[in-house]
Amino acid sequence: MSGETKAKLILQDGSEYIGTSFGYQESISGEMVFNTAMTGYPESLTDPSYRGQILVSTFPLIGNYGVPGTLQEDDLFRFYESEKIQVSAFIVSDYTEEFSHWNASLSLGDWMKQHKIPGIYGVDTRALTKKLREQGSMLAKIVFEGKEPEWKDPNLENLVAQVSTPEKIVYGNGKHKVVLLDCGVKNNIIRCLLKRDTTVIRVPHDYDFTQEEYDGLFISNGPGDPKQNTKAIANLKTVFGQDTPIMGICLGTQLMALAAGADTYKLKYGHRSHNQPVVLKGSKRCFITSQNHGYAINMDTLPKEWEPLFVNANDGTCEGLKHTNKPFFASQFHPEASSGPTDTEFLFDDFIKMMEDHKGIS
Ligand SMILES: NC(=O)CC[C@H](N)C(=O)O
Repeated sequence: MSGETKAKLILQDGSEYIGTSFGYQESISGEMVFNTAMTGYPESLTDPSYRGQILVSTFPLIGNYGVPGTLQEDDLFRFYESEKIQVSAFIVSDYTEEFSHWNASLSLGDWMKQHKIPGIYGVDTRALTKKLREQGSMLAKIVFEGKEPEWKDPNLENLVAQVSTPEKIVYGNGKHKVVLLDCGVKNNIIRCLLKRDTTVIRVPHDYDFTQEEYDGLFISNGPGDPKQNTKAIANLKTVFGQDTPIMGICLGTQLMALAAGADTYKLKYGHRSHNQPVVLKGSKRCFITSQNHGYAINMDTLPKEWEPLFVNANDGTCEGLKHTNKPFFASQFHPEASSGPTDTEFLFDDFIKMMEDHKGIS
């Protein structure tokens, strides 16, 4: 094809690949991670937990169902997980500019150009993924002619501050008042709460919620190293002294673990897919879950009043936590899915039930 622009992908281990641009043309650096989901690129690309990361899709053909438009519902984009593309770049094996889907409004390439996000195709994504699985996550650069950026490790930055709401926003008018600590919340978490008769008060990541009155506290997902979030961890320590229900998802789970006194560590290459099996502790029930995380909780460091709630059936890592006698629990996976299987959405019902029980007894 004439008019094609090539770009170089350079990995931290010195290896180089040549791809063809289908997005915005700008040289960037970030942490390269892979996702094995077969669908859901609009949701993944707008998930704030991917902030600073160069995403590789192992599914070989991307772009064929285009990208949905900016329809709003409950003051949120109905088909996106946040208001913009959050990844630093997207790498795919084969890209198609031609698309067909009932709610598509533009091509993936045009959307990425609008949001100034580079994308390359024609790269052996299978080889890249095998390399990440063997050597672990690594930094990478996408370089367009002439301009080579510095290496950038996003995990050294406070990424949560970049994606959290700058001000308080209230959604809905339901009977359960939920304060949502926004560390980079996915829209579908808010939708899942609103569906269940809640008023959601979304507050910034460093907001002092310790003096607020609410029926339940929700700690969201978010990007980067959980240990960067010192204010949120300190505030959680304070509310652990009370017994108002708390639910966390992904980064929220890690923050609750850190506040409880446990430790987190970086996984070799993380869990990013739609088919992560998690077993409910004390049972043989296995749920298939949607995941996107690079860090994990060291279960051996949990204090005695906390226990694992789910464990990953592939690698035995911690997939959730619960307090032994207070209504505090969290999942490392995404019960709100979006994209991915919705089998664990009942965890939101459990949270509502905890709030009802708590109000009933207080
Ligand atoms: N989805 C998330 O909340 C991710 C949490 C954290 N940033 C991690 O990578 O482990």
